[in-house]
Amino acid sequence: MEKSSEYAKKPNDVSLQELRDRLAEFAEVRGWDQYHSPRNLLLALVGEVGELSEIFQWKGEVARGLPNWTSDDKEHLEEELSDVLLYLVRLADVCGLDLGQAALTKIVKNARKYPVANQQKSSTYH
Ligand SMILES: Nc1ccn([C@H]2C[C@H](O)[C@@H](COP(=O)(O)OP(=O)(O)OP(=O)(O)O)O2)c(=O)n1
Repeated sequence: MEKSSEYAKKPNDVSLQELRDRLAEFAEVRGWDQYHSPRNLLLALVGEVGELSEIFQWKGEVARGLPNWTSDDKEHLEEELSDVLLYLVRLADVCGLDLGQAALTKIVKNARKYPVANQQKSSTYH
């Protein structure tokens, strides 16, 4: 049984594994698992990235922390960011990948590709 209010109140140490399991359950109990193919999830993900982009569209540069945004605007942003995250986590899951481990590995690769010493000497920002 789903306990959305209980999950909504959990503290900020949510793991990718928990999201993965919650999404699997969400799809399973609705009979939607069959539709959660890698391609469908990728398209859904791209659609949500589009919705996320719409929030920033035509606003010009936005200050960090979103100081002038209303709470409704911020809530909308939270929702669209979450949709992107959730489809991404689900996509990785149905592909049989460990997204958290993959991301940690990628951070290590990034650090090797962009060493701190080079960053300080170089005027190029990637
Ligand atoms: N087949 C589906 C449909 C939805 N979801 C979940 C993942 C997303 O977090 C959210 C997406 O729901 P909607 O398609 O209703 O998209 P929005 O919430 O963005 O609504 P709208 O497009 O009306 O703004 O629901 C899912 O897992 N599988």
